[in-house]
Amino acid sequence: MAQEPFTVRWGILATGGIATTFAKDLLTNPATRSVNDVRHTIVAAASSSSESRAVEFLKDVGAPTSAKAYGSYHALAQDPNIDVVYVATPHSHHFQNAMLCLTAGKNVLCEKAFTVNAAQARLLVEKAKEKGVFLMEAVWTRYFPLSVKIRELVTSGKIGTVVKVNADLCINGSTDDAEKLSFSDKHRAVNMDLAGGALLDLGIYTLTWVFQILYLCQKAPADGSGKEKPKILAAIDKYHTGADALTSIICHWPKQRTMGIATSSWRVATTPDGEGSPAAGPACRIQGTKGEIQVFGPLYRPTMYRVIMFGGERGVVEEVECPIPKDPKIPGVKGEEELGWGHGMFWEADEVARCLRDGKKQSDLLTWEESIVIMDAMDEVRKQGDLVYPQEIESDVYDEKSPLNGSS
Ligand SMILES: NC(=O)C1=CN([C@@H]2O[C@H](COP(=O)(O)OP(=O)(O)OC[C@H]3O[C@@H](n4cnc5c(N)ncnc54)[C@H](OP(=O)(O)O)[C@@H]3O)[C@@H](O)[C@H]2O)C=CC1
Ligand SMILES: O=C1OC[C@@H](O)[C@H](O)[C@H]1O
Repeated sequence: MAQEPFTVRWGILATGGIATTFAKDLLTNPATRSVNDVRHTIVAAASSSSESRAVEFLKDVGAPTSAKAYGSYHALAQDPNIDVVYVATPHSHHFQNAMLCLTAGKNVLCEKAFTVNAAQARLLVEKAKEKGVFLMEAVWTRYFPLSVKIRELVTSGKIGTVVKVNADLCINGSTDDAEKLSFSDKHRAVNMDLAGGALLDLGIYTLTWVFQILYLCQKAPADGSGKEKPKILAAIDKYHTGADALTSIICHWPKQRTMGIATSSWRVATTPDGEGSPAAGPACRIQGTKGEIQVFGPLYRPTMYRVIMFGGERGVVEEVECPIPKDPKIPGVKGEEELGWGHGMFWEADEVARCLRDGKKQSDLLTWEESIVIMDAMDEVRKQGDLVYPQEIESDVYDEKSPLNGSS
């Protein structure tokens, strides 16, 4: 007899844009993506502004009517029916909010960028270890079947030895006024109080592509000394708010003799003609000694890759479309309701479910160690670019009563 799928009961902390998208993905039928070993339900949501906002959120995403609405993050963290909390606040809040939940003994999936700095990330990991709970940074792209396939191609040696990865993620917020972006200065993209800027918001994805190829796929030495970590060379150009609007990073692994170049900006576009079109060329090039893999679409949600070989097999040998499956029973985005819903965040949720089912405290595809190495790299980029956030959000002192945790 077929086994019942393992069901995860989610609590959603915050009710903004990505919380809505993620929650709707949780409620899609896993069979629409050919998954039948795990499934998800939402048992609670919390808003720092009011209980009524949480009620409205639960209704909007189509959560079961039994789901509880809380007007405080503290109350959510204490709910005994929640298996895992999804933290969906701005970067500035991740450390305090995730710590609130871990301290209460909750498993946590925390949005990217994991924290403001590496010291905060290390403390979250220590707390997860102390409490014996699961913790993962929500870099959804790593769990796309497209990413899994590309990592397989790289480790199989298909394109020879990978020497260089170029990854670009730019979203055009420019206006006719060269000094002004289209966002308000208060928007989390550029607001220093919310740890805004291209690096923490977009650069985390370009670094994800560099790291999932040149670090995750790196063979660890037999002497147990661990994988080589990169040296960082970076340049930052700031917006008038103080946040970075244009950031370039070179990650150099001298012993591997590899480099990753990661660029991100709010002032130009990687895909100027729209998300789905390949006309602008690849957003990521993974260059090996025998060929290369090109990734198309915005690097947080790529939907196509191409394998191009040199020598005997010369030319494009594979072009693979990887559409995001949709659940026809859940209305799609406004104006395209009939197309159904599916954004691609369900794959990371499935990974969380499998880790919880199997008693794992971290994901093999984004370990605590790798999240910290990436945060260390981002600290170094900010150091070289002289980008420091306000003390309240750079602080690594956990305070349950911090304003960042809202009122209790
Ligand atoms: N994986 C992905 O594709 C994406 C990830 N993200 C990440 O998700 C996180 C949230 O982004 P997004 O949903 O776009 O942001 P929003 O501004 O849409 O939502 C953030 C939510 O956080 C809560 N919040 C608490 N305090 C504050 C505050 N001082 N200012 C603003 N919001 C506050 C609010 O919910 P409430 O009042 O109900 O508590 C708010 O709705 C970020 O870390 C971002 O990097 C964002 C977009 C895409
Ligand atoms: O994670 C993200 O991906 C998409 C972007 O639009 C957004 O700013 C960012 O937070």
